[in-house]
Amino acid sequence: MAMTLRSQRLGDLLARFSGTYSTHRPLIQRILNASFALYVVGSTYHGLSSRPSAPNKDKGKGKGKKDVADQSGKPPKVAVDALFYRRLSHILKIVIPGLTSKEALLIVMHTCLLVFRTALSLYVASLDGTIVASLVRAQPRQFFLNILRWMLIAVPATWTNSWLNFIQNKLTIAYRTRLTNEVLAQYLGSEAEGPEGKVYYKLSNLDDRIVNADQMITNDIQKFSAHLAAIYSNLAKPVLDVILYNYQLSQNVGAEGLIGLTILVQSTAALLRYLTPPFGMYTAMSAQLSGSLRHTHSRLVEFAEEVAFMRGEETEKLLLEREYASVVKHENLLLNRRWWFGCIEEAIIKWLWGSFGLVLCAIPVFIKLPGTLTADLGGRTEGFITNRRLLLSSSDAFGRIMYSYKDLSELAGYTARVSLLLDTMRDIRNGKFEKALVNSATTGENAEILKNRGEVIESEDIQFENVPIVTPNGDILVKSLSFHVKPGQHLLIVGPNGCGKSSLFRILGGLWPVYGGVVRKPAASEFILIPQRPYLCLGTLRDQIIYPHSKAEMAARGIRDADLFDILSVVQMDNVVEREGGWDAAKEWRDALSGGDKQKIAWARLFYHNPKYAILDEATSLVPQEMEGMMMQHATRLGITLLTVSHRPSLWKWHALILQYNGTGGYVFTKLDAEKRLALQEEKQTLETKLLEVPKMTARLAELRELVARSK
Ligand SMILES: Nc1ncnc2c1ncn2[C@@H]1O[C@H](COP(=O)(O)OP(=O)(O)OP(=O)(O)O)[C@@H](O)[C@H]1O
Repeated sequence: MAMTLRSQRLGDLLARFSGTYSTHRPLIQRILNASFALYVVGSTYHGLSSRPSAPNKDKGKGKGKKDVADQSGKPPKVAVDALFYRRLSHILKIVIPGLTSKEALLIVMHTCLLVFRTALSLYVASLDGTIVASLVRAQPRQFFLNILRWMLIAVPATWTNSWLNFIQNKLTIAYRTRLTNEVLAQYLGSEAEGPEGKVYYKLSNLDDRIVNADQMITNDIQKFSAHLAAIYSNLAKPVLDVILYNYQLSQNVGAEGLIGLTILVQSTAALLRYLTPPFGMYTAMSAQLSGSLRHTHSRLVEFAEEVAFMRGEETEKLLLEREYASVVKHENLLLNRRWWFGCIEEAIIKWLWGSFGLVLCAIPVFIKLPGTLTADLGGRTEGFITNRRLLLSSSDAFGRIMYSYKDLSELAGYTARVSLLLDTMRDIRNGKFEKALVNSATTGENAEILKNRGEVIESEDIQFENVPIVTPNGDILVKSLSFHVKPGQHLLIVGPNGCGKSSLFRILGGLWPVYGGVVRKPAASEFILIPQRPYLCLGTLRDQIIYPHSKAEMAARGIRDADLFDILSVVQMDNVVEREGGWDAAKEWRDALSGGDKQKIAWARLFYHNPKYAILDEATSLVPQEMEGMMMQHATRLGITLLTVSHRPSLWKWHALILQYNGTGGYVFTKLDAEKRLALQEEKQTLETKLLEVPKMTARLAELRELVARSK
């Protein structure tokens, strides 16, 4: 009796609840829909928002680091974390400089088109349902009318898709151009910036963080731009789609079912996210390894002749094979991870979620939803087809949000590479270098020297006052160097190999930092360097002589081709104009000219620019002595002061001063009396030759003594 009473009361309660629920269902539906929209936006934001970085994540700047690898050789973790968002927002300011920029405009156009496409898809879903319903109801007029609508909708649909593609690619190019311009401006700097620039030199010589800047500037920036342009449509569009499709779906099947489906989908999505391999780190690693392989190949191309003469093919092949093996090993690992992840991804997204969806579509067929009318067969079919299409589109959009996590981690990989390049260049411009130092540089007096910075003052003369000469890895070649050269006083610099002769020029040219003392020198534009292997640029024969001037700059200086011809006659190279096909002949001059010819062209360049000072680093080693004399004489006549490193005694007579290193950190700076020095050198050589005879003479003397003793 009591039992029946209780079950009756329960029944009443349920009936009252269902009544209240039916009355308030429209409001409940609205609340559920709004919560759903908030949930999609919130969960996407949460998924993409920062997770704390691992403790050592930002230490991609440690000593001796190569690109993004850390000291243990392992790549640092690249994740979609706070560090990634910091880096990305910094780069975004470069690629989208303002709300009125071209890029911002493209994004607005892209957004409008994305919304338009979603609206079209919603219309197509309901049209699909109506077409099938008219088939089931056997209404031919209705059917053909709907087919006509279907064909008409194809026009804006295809137009929108092409435009979306077009604008996304335009955005890629625009981002790439902005980033490339920014990087090149910092990498090559403008001439006005003087020695603070020259980042391209310092990046490879004074810093260890980046080994292949070329790969980063060309490949990584391009990949970053493409990923950034794609991520917007891969993320914004699906989020919008999921909300709109699901709203529409909830109108048809009820928000309750949709919420149930979402709970199921989200729990499996969490599992999928948990299983996602660290694709961002793999991307950064791939870029680094392929950069390394390309670098090894380009070294072989650059030093092909040297390798050929040394018969170094086997060693080079081993090096290339080693680099290639690392690339392949990594690509295989990536392929394996992608394979099994692809299986899990498809099983969950396509099949599991697909079956959840079919169940959802069946709700209005099997369950009569409060507030809806009972439909006939055609109506049920129409509802099913429309819902199925909406659901497919919605699950496709949701899948794309899921995929976008993968895209986002790949973007994180490229962001890490691009921001490493930008950060390193910024540090270099601020005089901050990171390089593996020699042991002595980290302790005691040497460490003290490295902490200081010297003063550079512009002046007519060249004067060093207590300036230490320090290599980029902290090796101190000379503790304190002082000398003074006035215009017109040619200086000869001599000393054993590796003692720091060329390093002095690097300080003069502003390539190496001044760690102490005072350097007085004219502006860098007053110097020209002629190294032993002069640089020949891409371009015409004329460009080789006037480099780095352009033809217009040459004309502005009032110099004509005939003047260049006269300059070439000084170095006896005038025949090259006809031989190589005229001033406008363009070729790889590095291969077209011999070593001596290259040195002569560099001398012609010196005469064309006619600077105050010329730095000659073994610049006449490949030309005959009489030619060398003529070139020195002509430079002196033009008023160029020469700073010469050479082992040739024939050059002594041209110089007034000598800076002689002893190779153990000491040096002598004095006037050079070439005649006296030559006489001393001659006497020294005669004595050395005589001394070489001594052991022979001693042996012969011993022999003679024995013979004499025996004959007694
Ligand atoms: N970019 C660099 N990074 C680290 N060390 C360097 C760098 N460039 C040169 N050095 C080191 O600086 C030292 C001096 O080099 P430098 O070129 O001044 O010698 P040099 O006296 O001109 O010798 P040589 O007569 O053989 O040309 C060498 O030990 C060299 O290894």
